[in-house]
Amino acid sequence: MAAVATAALFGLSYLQVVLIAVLLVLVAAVVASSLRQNTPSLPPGPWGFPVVGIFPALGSRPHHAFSRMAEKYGDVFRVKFGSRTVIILNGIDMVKDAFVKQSACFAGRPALYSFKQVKNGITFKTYSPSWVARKKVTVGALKGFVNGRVGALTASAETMITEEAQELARVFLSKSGQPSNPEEYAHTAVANVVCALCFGKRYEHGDQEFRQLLRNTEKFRQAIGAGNPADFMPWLRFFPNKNMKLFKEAMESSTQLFDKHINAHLQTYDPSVIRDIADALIYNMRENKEAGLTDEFVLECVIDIFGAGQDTTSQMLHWAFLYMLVFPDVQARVQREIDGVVGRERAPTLADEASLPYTVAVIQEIVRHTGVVPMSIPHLTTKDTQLHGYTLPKDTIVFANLFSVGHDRRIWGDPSSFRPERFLDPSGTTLDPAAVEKNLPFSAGKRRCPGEHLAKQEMFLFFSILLQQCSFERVNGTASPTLEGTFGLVMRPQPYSMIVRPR
Ligand code: HEM
Repeated sequence: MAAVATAALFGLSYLQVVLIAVLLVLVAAVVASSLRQNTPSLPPGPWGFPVVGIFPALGSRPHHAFSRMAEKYGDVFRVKFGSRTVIILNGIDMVKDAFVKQSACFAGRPALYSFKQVKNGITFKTYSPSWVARKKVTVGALKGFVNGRVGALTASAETMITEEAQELARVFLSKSGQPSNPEEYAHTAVANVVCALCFGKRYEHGDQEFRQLLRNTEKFRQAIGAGNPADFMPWLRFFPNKNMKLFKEAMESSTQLFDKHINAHLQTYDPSVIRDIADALIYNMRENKEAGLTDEFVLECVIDIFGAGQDTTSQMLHWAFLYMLVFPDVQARVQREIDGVVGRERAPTLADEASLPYTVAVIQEIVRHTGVVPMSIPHLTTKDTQLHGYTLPKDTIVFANLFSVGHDRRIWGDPSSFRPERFLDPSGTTLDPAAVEKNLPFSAGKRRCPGEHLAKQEMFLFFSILLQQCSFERVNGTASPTLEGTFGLVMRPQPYSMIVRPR
């Protein structure tokens, strides 16, 4: 009554009073939120819009936007993703100070809405004694299988990758002289390597089950490739979400498919004959009884390895062809090096890697220049944590801008130039390990990618075997394709066509 009386006094209607009251509440909420954002213990950062936070300011290249913000606010700053405060780390020192020097404090994973939909062994699970056991078994199985150090192997990872690289060269050369988009071929070849490595199955290109797997990967990419807004704006979950529907369908379909193969492995497992990564996982899991893992873990872990290991490596290959089209001189120099060291009579092997420093430097430079997994996977602080004088409360989401590590002017001088020589010593004849250490494409600390060793073997064998046999050229009369990728969990080249010719 008092409000109505006051309103009458100022000549306002009842409706106007209500509107003013609502407006005041909104203003108070924004002020309170901005005061919270400026809590002295948190690092500085830009203002976010109410409700949506920083999203509208990020554009189509968030990794570039964050790198620019780092120039203004420093290597650690905070932003709002929807209603959540998120910390962004930039540059190698900041990422290592957090992920390596305080590894356990930054090893959590947020329980994001989309992560909860994924059946997985380690990637989306948060830090806990059970996660530590899972990661130990996974790393042991991957390293053991790739290095031939787990039981008696029936085939080596190197043989499986080499066969697939030879097959890809055959497919490319069968289309010699015709323009083609290499994405699907790279995707098929790498998916086949991962399936062969994980459960010993190689598919023919037209196989129905295999096409289904590839379709599922495409759905995953569409659904969470560039992030799912509903993860940070929970109210969006009440609206129909086509991407989440696709995502769940793909998850169910892949789980069914892998389940069949993993069950067969569990039934026929023999510790004296290790056929593939699934066997290596069973072996390691049973050796590490204290980890307390059940057979279900083998399926969860294979789903993880397939998901994490396929799109990353196949997009790297997809990028590699593109760089060879755009930089024909680099391509010619790689081919000269391979001809001089390996010749044309036999395929390059991992034993040749140390004698092919320029080839390895080119792969390193492609990985650096593309910033292949630009924002890593979100971490979570596991307790209140100090970083460079700031206090990050427990359960704060932290992203590492890995793109900024490979594009830090203070380290690389001219990061935008594509210059493989930066990975060679001054004589230009030996790989410079110190330069390699300055990039972190596989992240760092407890969450570091367990597939790094395998991914490097795949990239070296595919790249060197293909360049030994094929030349990659631009389609006559077309402009040089762009090196500007499409942002996502994994950076992807924009569609392009190339012509392959036999050498
Ligand atoms: C070029 C290839 C690859 C790149 C650039 C890459 C990069 C990464 C990055 C940046 C992360 C996130 C680390 C973090 O959270 O800080 C990651 C995680 C992971 N990667 Fe890779 N990866 C590649 C290939 C592979 C392969 C071949 C496999 C499996 C065989 C694999 C398995 C995994 C798994 C399981 C995780 C989750 C680790 C965890 O949560 O502890 N990756 N990878």
